[in-house]
Amino acid sequence: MKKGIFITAEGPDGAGKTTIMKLLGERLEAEGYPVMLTREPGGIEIAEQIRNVILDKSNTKMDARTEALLYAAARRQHLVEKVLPALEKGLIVLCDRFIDSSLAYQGYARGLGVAEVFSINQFAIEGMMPSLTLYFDIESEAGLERINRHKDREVNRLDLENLAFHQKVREGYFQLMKDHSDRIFKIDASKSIEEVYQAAEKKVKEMIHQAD
Ligand SMILES: Nc1ncnc2c1ncn2[C@@H]1O[C@H](COP(=O)(O)OP(=O)(O)OP(=O)(O)O)[C@@H](O)[C@H]1O
Ligand SMILES: Cc1cn([C@H]2C[C@H](O)[C@@H](COP(=O)(O)O)O2)c(=O)[nH]c1=O
Repeated sequence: MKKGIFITAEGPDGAGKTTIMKLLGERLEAEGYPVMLTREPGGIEIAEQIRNVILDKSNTKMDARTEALLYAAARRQHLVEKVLPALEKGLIVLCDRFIDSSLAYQGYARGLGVAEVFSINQFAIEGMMPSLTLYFDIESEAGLERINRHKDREVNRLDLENLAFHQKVREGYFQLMKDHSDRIFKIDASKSIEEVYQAAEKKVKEMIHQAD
């Protein structure tokens, strides 16, 4: 049986990943593509419970390694319970964040080390990397401004980190793009939603037809 395609979205907070992945899910499905949209941390009950612990604003004592391990644990459960079965069924899995978030946020910005964080994640994912990663790039100030403009969105523990932390996250993604230029595709997320969407759709369709 033909296997599915694993595509992830990455980027700093407020880049617009969720908006664009949702649109991709809706529009590709309307065109008849077999898609499944999901997110990290979360996407299934156990991982959503872990998400609540990680992102709870009152958990100010959380150690950086504990944080990294919790993201990896949520990732493992989500992968085996939802992503792998969908890929087995031949679906195009669109996942809002995956391992690169841990590498950029915990490995680079928190200073745990990209190689160290990759290593604990390797235990969780057993080599299951995405075929394509869309990296939505935006200046940290602009991303945070978008989030703050929409007060109905949850403000989580990571959102409350200072600007310097968010700038380091972006630097981390730049490093990852250099090291994985074959997999990570950069999109200018400062443009309008429709322009960003068109760039993402073009790349995703190229990947789908390459896999045909
Ligand atoms: N291209 C865009 N131009 C202007 N506003 C945008 C654009 N894309 C998304 N937004 C708005 O910015 C806010 C953040 O978008 P979204 O939740 O999709 O970002 P995100 O990258 O998923 O953020 P996070 O990682 O913090 O959850 C939303 O209110 C959304 O409507
Ligand atoms: C998967 C993952 C996520 N994070 C951070 C990134 C965001 O600040 C939050 C998740 O919130 P979102 O609204 O769903 O984007 O968690 C992280 O630090 N490490 C990770 O592995």
